[in-house]
Amino acid sequence: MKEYLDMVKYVLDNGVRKKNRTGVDTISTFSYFYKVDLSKGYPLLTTKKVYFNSMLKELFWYLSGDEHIKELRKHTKIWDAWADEEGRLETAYGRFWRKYPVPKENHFNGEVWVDKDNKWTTEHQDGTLTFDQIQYIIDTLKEIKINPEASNGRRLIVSAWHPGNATISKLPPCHYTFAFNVQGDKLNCHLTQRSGDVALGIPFNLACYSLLTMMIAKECGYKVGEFAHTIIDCHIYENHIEGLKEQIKRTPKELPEIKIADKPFNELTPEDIELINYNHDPLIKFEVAV
Ligand SMILES: Nc1nc(=O)c2c([nH]1)NC[C@@H]1CN(c3ccc(C(=O)N[C@@H](CCC(=O)O)C(=O)O)cc3)CN21
Ligand SMILES: O=c1ccn([C@H]2C[C@H](O)[C@@H](COP(=O)(O)O)O2)c(=O)[nH]1
Repeated sequence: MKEYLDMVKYVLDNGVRKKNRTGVDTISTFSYFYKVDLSKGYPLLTTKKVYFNSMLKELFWYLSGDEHIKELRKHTKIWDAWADEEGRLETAYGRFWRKYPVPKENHFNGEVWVDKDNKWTTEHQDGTLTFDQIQYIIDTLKEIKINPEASNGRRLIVSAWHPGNATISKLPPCHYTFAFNVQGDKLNCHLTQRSGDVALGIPFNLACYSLLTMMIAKECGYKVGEFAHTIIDCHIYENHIEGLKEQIKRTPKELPEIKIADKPFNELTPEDIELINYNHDPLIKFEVAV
């Protein structure tokens, strides 16, 4: 994928050395943007082997809404370093995608808030009220297909950021908000990421949200459009520089395809997603900075 290799080259050429909490310095740039046309194939990098299956299980973990990795860690170790022995971790992507906390009382005068009777809220046994942002996106995309004047047509936002959680979490969400956008019969998605590890995180994030866009497009009756990605602190860890210099010498191969089983979105499982014709160069090993 040329767009990824261009990003690697840009950060290698322009990155400025910076310290961070991990103890492994990065070369870092501010606000990198690229987009890819999903109708040209599934953007899984071909210039190294990407563990599609780990990424797939990660996406279904997000969609499950689980705040722990008890199921995910049976399939991949990629999140183990941030969880305790019981599989609990403070990073709350899926938890907020599917169960964003809604205050039930003590609203300021004149504010509007959803209540337990709203279509996308759930009142849990302990009385907690939460909002399902993914179902909101799906239902709204279906609605604007029938009625393009529906009021939420340009309000298709999912947020994984809650300051009351993120500012004290051990690892607050990196990809913290995404937006869908319809142009004609095509569905586009824009992801904003506050911090992006070019060698390890970004290939997964790109593959994950591209697949999610394809799944939602199919569910809601759209063609796939573009995936766009803004990375605010876009960085390369110093121990990844050599591997990435090797990777940019490689020539991208034709992109693979994705086949999604004919099932309702909420019934899909990882087994319903098929990766076809994935031809790739050999794995490049990168160590993750914890
Ligand atoms: N420094 C850092 N970079 C990240 O990308 C990252 C974090 N921390 N912390 C939280 C999550 C965890 N993510 C990770 C963690 C590890 C791999 C990784 O080791 N990937 C290898 C092997 C994948 C596998 O074994 O399935 C790779 O080659 O992609 C990828 C993403 C993305 N995130
Ligand atoms: O999905 C992800 C999750 C994490 N990352 C990277 C970005 C950073 O290198 C680290 C997080 O460290 P912070 O100090 O919290 O920024 O993980 C990613 O690229 N993609």
